[in-house]
Amino acid sequence: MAYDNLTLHTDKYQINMMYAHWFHGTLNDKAVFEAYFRKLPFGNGYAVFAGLQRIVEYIKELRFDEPMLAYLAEQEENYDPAFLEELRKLRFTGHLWSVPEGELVFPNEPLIRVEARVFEAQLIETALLNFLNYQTLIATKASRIRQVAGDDILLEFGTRRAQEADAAVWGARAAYLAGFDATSNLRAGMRFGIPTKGTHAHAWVQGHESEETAFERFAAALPDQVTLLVDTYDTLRSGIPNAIRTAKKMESQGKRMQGVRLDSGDLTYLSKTARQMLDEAGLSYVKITASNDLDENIIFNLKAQGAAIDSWGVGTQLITSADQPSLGGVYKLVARESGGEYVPVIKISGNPEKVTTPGLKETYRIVNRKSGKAEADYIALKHEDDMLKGEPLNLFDPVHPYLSKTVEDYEAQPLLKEIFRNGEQVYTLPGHEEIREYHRSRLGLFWPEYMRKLNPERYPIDLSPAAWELKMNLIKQHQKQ
Ligand SMILES: Nc1ncnc2c1ncn2[C@@H]1O[C@H](COP(=O)(O)OP(=O)(O)OP(=O)(O)O)[C@@H](O)[C@H]1O
Ligand SMILES: O=P(O)(O)OC[C@H]1O[C@H](OP(=O)(O)OP(=O)(O)O)[C@H](O)[C@@H]1O
Ligand SMILES: O=C(O)c1cccnc1
Repeated sequence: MAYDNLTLHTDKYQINMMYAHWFHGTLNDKAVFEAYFRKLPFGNGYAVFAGLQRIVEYIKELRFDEPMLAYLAEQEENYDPAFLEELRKLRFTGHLWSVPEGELVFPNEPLIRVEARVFEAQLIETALLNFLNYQTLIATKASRIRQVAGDDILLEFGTRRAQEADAAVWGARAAYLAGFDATSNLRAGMRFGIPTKGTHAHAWVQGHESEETAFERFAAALPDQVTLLVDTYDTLRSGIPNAIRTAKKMESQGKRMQGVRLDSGDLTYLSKTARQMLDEAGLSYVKITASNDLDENIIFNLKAQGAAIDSWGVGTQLITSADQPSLGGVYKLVARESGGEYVPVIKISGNPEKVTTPGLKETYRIVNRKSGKAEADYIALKHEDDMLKGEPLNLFDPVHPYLSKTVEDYEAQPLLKEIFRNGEQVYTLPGHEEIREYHRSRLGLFWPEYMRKLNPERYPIDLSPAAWELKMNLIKQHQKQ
C-alpha cells in the first residue's frame, strides 16, 4: 500500500496558531502536550490502547511538499511567504513518549506525551487524536468481544460497513491486536500480516440452478477451505442437508469440509439443530460459523443459550463501533517553556472533570507483589521517584481524597515508553503477534471485577500528592486572578 503523506491531515486552526507563533517569534518555544481520554467507552472497565504504529509512520513522514505549500498560500493570503519557507523546513525534531499498543489504559492518565517546539507539537494534535481515538475504540470493542467469546474463533468481517477504507484497514488491525483471529480484508492482511479468512456469499448460491450444485462447485474449486453458507433458502431443510451431501462427497475424495455458516434466523436453535444433524451424519469435525449483526451482547446471549457455534463473524457492530461512535481523547497543553524552563499550565473548566492536571507526568501501574495484580495506576510528576524506590505509597482518589490506602510491597511499572528522541525514532515497533501477546498478558494483571463487561468496578487512577498540590495551587492562583 503506498503510504500517503498526511502532513495536511490537520485542522486549519493548527496552521493558524503556527502562523501566529511564527509571526511573534515564539515558534521555537518548547511545549508539552499530553493525550488522554476522560471516559471509558461502552461502560467498559478498561480501554485497549492502539494507534501508535500509525502515529509513528505519520510523524516520520511529516513534511510539507510543494503542492501543499502552494495550496496553503492560496488558502490564506495572510500566510507570509517566509512562514511557508519555515514550513518547508519543518520535520519532527521533538520527543514523544507513548503507552505501548495492546496496553490496558484508563481515564485521565497520559497515554502520549509530546515535548517539542510548539510549532511541531501543535501541528500533530489532529492526526494523533484521529488515529488514537479510532483505533483505541475499535481495539476496546474487540477486546470486549474476545472476553465473551472465550477461545472461539473470531473473524472480522466489517469492511463493507466501515466508515471508508482507512477505517476498515486500521480497524481490522486494531481488532486483531485485541484478540480477533483473522480478517476478511486482504489489504489489511497484506499490509500487516494479519491472517485472512473467507467463506462465500448468498450470490454464489443464487447464481446456480440449485444450492447443491453451488456447494459442489465451490467445494471442487477450493477443497481446502470450504465453509458453506447454508441459509439462502431454508437452513435446516435444504442448506444443512445439501452441505452434508457435499461433505460426504468430499470425504470420498479424501477431503474434509471445514464448516457451514449461519447468517440469519434464530442462531441458537439453528446451530444446535445443525450440530445434531452434522454429528448424526458423522461430520462432527465440520465447524459452525455464525454471522448477522453480532456484537458482544448477542454473542454472550447466544452462548448462554447454549448455541453450538464455534466461530463468529463480526462486522458492522465492531468496525463502526455502533453503540459508541467515538472515544473522546483530547490533547492538552500541560507545560510551556519560559526563560528556558517548563512552566506548568492548567485549563480551568466549570466542569471539574475537564480541569486539566498540569505539569509533565508519568503513569505507573502499581502491581502488588504478593497477588501479582494491579492495585491502581499512579500519576506522578516526571521528576518524582519515590515509587521507583519502593517506598510505602499512599494512594488516594483525586476526586474523593478521603478514599485512600497505603501499599508497601509493590512494583511501579512506568507505562510511557520513549518513542522519539530529538526527532529520531528510538523505539522498535513490536510485531502484531507480540502486541497480541502483550495485550493478553496485561489482561492477566487485573482482578476480574475490573474486567467484566457489565457494570465493572472502577479501577483506581490516583494522583501523587505533588501532582495534586500543583493542580490545587494553580486552581487557587487562577481563582485569585
Ligand atoms: N437466539 C438468539 N438470541 C438473541 N439474538 C439472536 C438470536 N438469534 C439471532 N439473533 C440476533 O438477532 C438479530 C436478528 O436480526 P434480523 O431479524 O434482522 O435477522 P434475520 O431476519 O434473522 O436475518 P436477515 O434479516 O439478515 O435475513 C441479529 O442481530 C442476530 O444476530
Ligand atoms: O452482519 P455483520 O456483522 O456486518 O457481518 C457481515 C455481514 O456481511 C455479509 O452480509 P451482508 O450484510 O452484506 O448482507 P445481508 O445483510 O443480506 O446478510 C455477511 O453475510 C454478514 O451478515
Ligand atoms: O467471508 C465471509 O463469510 C464474509 C466476509 C465479509 C462479510 N461477510 C462475510
